[in-house]
Amino acid sequence: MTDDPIIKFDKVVKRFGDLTVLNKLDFQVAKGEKVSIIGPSGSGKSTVLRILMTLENIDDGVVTVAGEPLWHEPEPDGLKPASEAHLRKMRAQLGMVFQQFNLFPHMTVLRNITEAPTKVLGLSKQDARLRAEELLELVGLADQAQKYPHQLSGGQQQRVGIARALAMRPNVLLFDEPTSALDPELVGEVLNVIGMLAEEHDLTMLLVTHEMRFAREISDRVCFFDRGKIREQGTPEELFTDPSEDRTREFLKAVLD
Ligand SMILES: Nc1ncnc2c1ncn2[C@@H]1O[C@H](COP(=O)(O)OP(=O)(O)OP(=O)(O)O)[C@@H](O)[C@H]1O
Repeated sequence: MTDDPIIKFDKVVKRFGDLTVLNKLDFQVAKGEKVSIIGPSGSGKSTVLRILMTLENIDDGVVTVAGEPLWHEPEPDGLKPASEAHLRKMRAQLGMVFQQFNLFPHMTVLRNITEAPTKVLGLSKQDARLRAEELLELVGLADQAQKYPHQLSGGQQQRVGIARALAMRPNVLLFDEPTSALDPELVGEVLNVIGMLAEEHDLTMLLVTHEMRFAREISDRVCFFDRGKIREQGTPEELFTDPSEDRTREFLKAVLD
């Protein structure tokens, strides 16, 4: 881990109509850091990830990824809104694992993983296949390559979702409540895979989660979001055992009891 921020939100404002979801948010993630975002429903956690995936635009402020503005392009007298080509280039640095898996239902597991590397990165079919097979091995699904998503359990589908995101070799992996759509008995297998990635790989990881115990285990830093801002942040130890803000304490009491 280095101190260079790979992700930086600088006074970012995001509104939906009259609702201000991000309120001059300042937020940074260092290269290699594993950061969890926790907080009440509607506090803007998923919006942060959706902005990074270029699924939502911003209303004010600047987001940079690896030192380059995400939603803007520099021009001599300042920044102008980014072109589609710029967004595409920037988006390639990030991978996302969605709450609802979002696999292509009509494609096999293997094809779900090889599709973007061949179409977007221009990998040969053979190289994409080798990469997919390695990743399926990594997430414990080497024997499921020829199945279709509906033939898999939710936990297996989510592990394919993780393999698919990794196949693009992103610099940053984003997880949006990756276990919240799963039956309780399937949560563990997905958390195990994410935990293994956090421990054994130099990836930068940003995780929105309701799994407090997991956030505590895998994170270098935990951020408590409240009404579109970081109310408090620190190491898991600091935040979970000795929060300094009443609001954090109330939230943790409500979710941990
Ligand atoms: N496309 C949209 N149009 C209008 N409002 C939206 C849109 N997307 C999100 N919102 C609203 O913005 C607020 C923040 O949403 P966001 O999904 O970031 O919250 P969250 O902290 O991730 O919540 P949760 O834990 O429930 O997923 C919510 O009030 C939500 O209803």
